Amino acid sequence: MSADTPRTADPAAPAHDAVSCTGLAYAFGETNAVDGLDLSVREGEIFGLLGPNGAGKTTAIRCMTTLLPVPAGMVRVFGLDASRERMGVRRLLGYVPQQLSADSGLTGRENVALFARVFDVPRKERAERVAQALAAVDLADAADRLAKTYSGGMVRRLELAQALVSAPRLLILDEPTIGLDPIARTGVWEHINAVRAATGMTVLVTTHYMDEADQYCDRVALMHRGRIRALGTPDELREGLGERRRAEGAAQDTLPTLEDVFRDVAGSGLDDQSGDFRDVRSTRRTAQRVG
Ligand SMILES: Nc1ncnc2c1ncn2[C@@H]1O[C@H](COP(=O)(O)OP(=O)(O)OP(=O)(O)O)[C@@H](O)[C@H]1O
Repeated sequence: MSADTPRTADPAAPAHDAVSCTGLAYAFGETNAVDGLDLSVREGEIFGLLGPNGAGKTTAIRCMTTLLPVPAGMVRVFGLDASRERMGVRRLLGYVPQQLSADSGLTGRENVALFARVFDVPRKERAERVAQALAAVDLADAADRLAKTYSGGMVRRLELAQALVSAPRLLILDEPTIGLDPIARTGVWEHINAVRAATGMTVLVTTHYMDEADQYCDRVALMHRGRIRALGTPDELREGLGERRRAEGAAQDTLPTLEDVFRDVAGSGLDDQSGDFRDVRSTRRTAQRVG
């Protein structure tokens, strides 16, 4: 197509990306936590934002959720400007932060009901929507137990139910499986997947776990020192590195992993102040019971 050929809009294409960041920058004093981030999350996909400690993932997400201002660049959520239309953006999304957000002294049902009230779920629909959200994460049988009796995996699923009760178009999860054992991690992902399949909701998730991203995300972005260093489907990224290595004549018995891809794009910088993928210094301890 020549530069002059008029483009016809694809009627099947969504009008807006779920999230679009252009030149997003955010600094804490001298620290450029996010440093010119360009990123688009397409409607309906599970998108993984990966990176080591301190890469800037949480800061970027907090700008997208309007919890932090957007001092430089632009953030749009389904076309709404996160700086100017904060309430509109908030209504479109469910957010599960890294920090525990469930109240240990309330039952699972009461915790979800609280979110239903805060997010203005109509009073008449509330009981049913709360029950649906709990059932979607397999907590119907435990709904009337205090959250402090839940295991770490159950707490994480409860937080997922809290975020789902308002039927968000975009679900943002900040390290949803950190601190969980492998079985609980799989459980959280299976519930995310099932809800996405049932609702078509877009999911943006941050994680240190490259294996999870490889298995569950449609596309991933590798973030390092405030910027995106690589972007694509997990297969594209792994095959791209494999091809490059073959072209360079490097011997390889197996296809590179996503971790190999990240080491390749971020280089030795990964091993200094940024920490390693699994160097989880986060104070959050989901594996422990709340309370
Ligand atoms: N409230 C704050 N005050 C000062 N510096 C901060 C603050 N929050 C984050 N930073 C710094 O900003 C940079 C990016 O941090 P951020 O938490 O966004 O990274 P991250 O990729 O989410 O890391 P993690 O995986 O450990 O959660 C880091 O250098 C961090 O030390």
